[in-house]
Amino acid sequence: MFLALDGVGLQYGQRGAKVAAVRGVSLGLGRGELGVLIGPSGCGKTSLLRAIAGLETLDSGRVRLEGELLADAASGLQLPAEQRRIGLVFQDFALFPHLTVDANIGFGLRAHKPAARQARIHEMLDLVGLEHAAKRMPHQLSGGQQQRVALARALAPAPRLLLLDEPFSSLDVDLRESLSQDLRAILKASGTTALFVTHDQAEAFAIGDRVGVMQQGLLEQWDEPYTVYHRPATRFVADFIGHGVFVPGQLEGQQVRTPLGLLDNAQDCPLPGAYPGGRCEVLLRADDVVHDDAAPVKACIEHKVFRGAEFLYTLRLADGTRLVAAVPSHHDHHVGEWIGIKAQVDHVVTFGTA
Ligand SMILES: Nc1ncnc2c1ncn2[C@@H]1O[C@H](COP(=O)(O)OP(=O)(O)OP(=O)(O)O)[C@@H](O)[C@H]1O
Repeated sequence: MFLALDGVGLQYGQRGAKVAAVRGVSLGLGRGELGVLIGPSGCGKTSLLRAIAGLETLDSGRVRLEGELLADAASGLQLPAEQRRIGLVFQDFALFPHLTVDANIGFGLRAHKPAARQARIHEMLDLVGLEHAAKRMPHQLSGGQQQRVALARALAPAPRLLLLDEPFSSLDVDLRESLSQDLRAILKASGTTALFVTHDQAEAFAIGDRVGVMQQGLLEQWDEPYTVYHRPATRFVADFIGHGVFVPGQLEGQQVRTPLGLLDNAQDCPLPGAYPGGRCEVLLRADDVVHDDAAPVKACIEHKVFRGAEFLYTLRLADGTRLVAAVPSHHDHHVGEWIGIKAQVDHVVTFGTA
């Protein structure tokens, strides 16, 4: 693996005690791959990036880049940050306010000869689509343009790895969405290997070749986005990603009995013997529950949220089971109404009862 973390642990000293911020994290990223870490506030995402960058010392484990050992807790090896050739883009991207865009981008290239430096600056301006803004000052740029300059500045010295910590968090939602697609295109075009931290699931799925979900310092899953969504490895990941609920289930061979009837496609679930009496909990995401007037199962709408293309309905079955359903917004039913629903689940996900 191009980037390989093996059992990385990191602790902070707090009032004499040690508090673990990262616990035994192992992950791999291939050359040119984009990894994204997501998880609730305080789960250790930033700490993990800082450990890779060399800004924190490991308490356990090893970090390797291109086979080179950057840090090893056992031997005490800690390559200084400036020798790792790792680029950083942080939330407060802080361009130098008194320097033009091209001077900002060229800042890390002072060791280059002038002609090579100019050529690289132009290459980077072209990459981020800002050739026309080379002589502008940062305050003359929009937030999104400033963030592109920050990206160009970080990429200019050709880092082996780029670490990005919530770079879009100060931008509005529409801009974030278009920038995350641009970011992926720019990083892919330049063949950059990068690890990106975000709170935003849509951003994680739009950018990542691999997505990691962290909780309380642990990496709960590290997989392709499709797998993280459809085959969550733990109950936490299932709960954290997407909108869903757990309903009681009973495994019967390759089927699971649920309050919405028998579900097929349970062949990837643990065998019924994995749960006492086959009793389990089944993840039903909002997109697994489909509105169908002809369906025999009826549910009462308790709450609804308009999301443009769809409504997110919170539903209650006659037996009290609660569900969520994403329903196309031309089906505008009112709260208190009973509607027909059925389950349409491609990948059945079950866990033991909590
Ligand atoms: N310098 C520090 N000293 C002591 N504790 C710290 C320090 N930095 C972070 N922590 C603690 O370590 C844990 C992980 O913090 P970290 O910033 O890595 O989380 P995060 O997932 O990036 O959070 P957020 O999404 O809110 O930025 C938290 O409990 C935090 O309070």
